[in-house]
Amino acid sequence: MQAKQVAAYWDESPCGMLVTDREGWVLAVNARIEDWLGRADLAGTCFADLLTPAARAFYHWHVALSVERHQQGDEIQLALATPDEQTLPVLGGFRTAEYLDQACVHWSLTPVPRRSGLEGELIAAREAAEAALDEKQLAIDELQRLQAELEAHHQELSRQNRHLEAHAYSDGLTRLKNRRAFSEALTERTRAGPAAGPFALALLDIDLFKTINDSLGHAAGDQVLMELALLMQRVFRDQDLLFRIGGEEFAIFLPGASPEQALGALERLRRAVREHAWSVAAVTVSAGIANHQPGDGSDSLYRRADDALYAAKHDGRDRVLHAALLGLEPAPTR
Ligand SMILES: Nc1nc2c(ncn2[C@@H]2O[C@H](COP(=O)(O)OP(=O)(O)OP(=O)(O)O)[C@@H](O)[C@H]2O)c(=O)[nH]1
Repeated sequence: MQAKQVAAYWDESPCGMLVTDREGWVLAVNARIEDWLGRADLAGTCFADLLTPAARAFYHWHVALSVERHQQGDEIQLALATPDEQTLPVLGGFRTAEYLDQACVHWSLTPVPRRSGLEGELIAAREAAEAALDEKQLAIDELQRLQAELEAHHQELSRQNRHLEAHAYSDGLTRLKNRRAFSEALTERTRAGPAAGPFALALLDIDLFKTINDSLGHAAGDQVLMELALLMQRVFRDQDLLFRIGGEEFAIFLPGASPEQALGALERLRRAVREHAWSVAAVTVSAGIANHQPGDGSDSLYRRADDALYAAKHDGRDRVLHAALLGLEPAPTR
């Protein structure tokens, strides 16, 4: 190989090559190292001065000793300090040799950017994965918050619906069920037919209520209505359903009640009304009762109860009459 070819090989080598004396003073470097370090005046400098501070300490404490004791060394991890204050990690190897009668050390330095690059990529990938996890967790938290909000809205809506529904079926003055609730319950109950068991319908009306209104005023009349509702709630059983179906008109469903039992219950109320210590004026009530018959629709059942009420009024008020006693339905068998 010609000297020129050797020189070309020396400069074009992908490795950084340099020659130092035994003390570490640089005798020659190839173009690769000049490129990395951005300077061409390296001959005469100390090899250790080309390294990063950490690599320099490692060189002094370990590598220089190894050079002193051994003829060769490999896989030495060093790092060159490049002019842009970056670090160029290299893997170094050395051979000691004679050069122009001088003991020299031949160094080859191979950059290991791929490794640090890979580490960087791994770190970046890990950070990206962690960020994605954080984002996912945030999205899950947000989803859970929205779900809780939706659930709260749903519950509030259900509460408002229940309230509205209760309102739609309730009489504002007495808090009894209203006429709408009565119509629906009557239709439903008569549709169920005799299979649902016996039941009685009573219609109740305050006697001469107009005179209370006229003489004591509408507020006094309202007071009577409220007191009567409370009295009804005390007298009837829990399973009996109480409705205010008009101004001073009430209806009572008595499930499971025979004509005698229904009559007995309404008589108890009539007496309670007479005996009650009314806050505004003494009051009496009249009532008509009908018991559900096979084939009864809501109209026919209502009509018989209403006829019985009319008869009770006509009979002098403050009384309870059953449709059976008027011959409007079969007399109960004992
Ligand atoms: N205070 C009050 N009065 C009402 C209400 N609704 C209806 N009324 C009154 O109830 C009275 C009903 O009178 P009438 O239908 O003549 O019946 P009555 O005076 O009870 O006579 P009889 O039923 O025949 O015993 C009227 O004066 C209505 O104005 C209400 O919500 N409050």
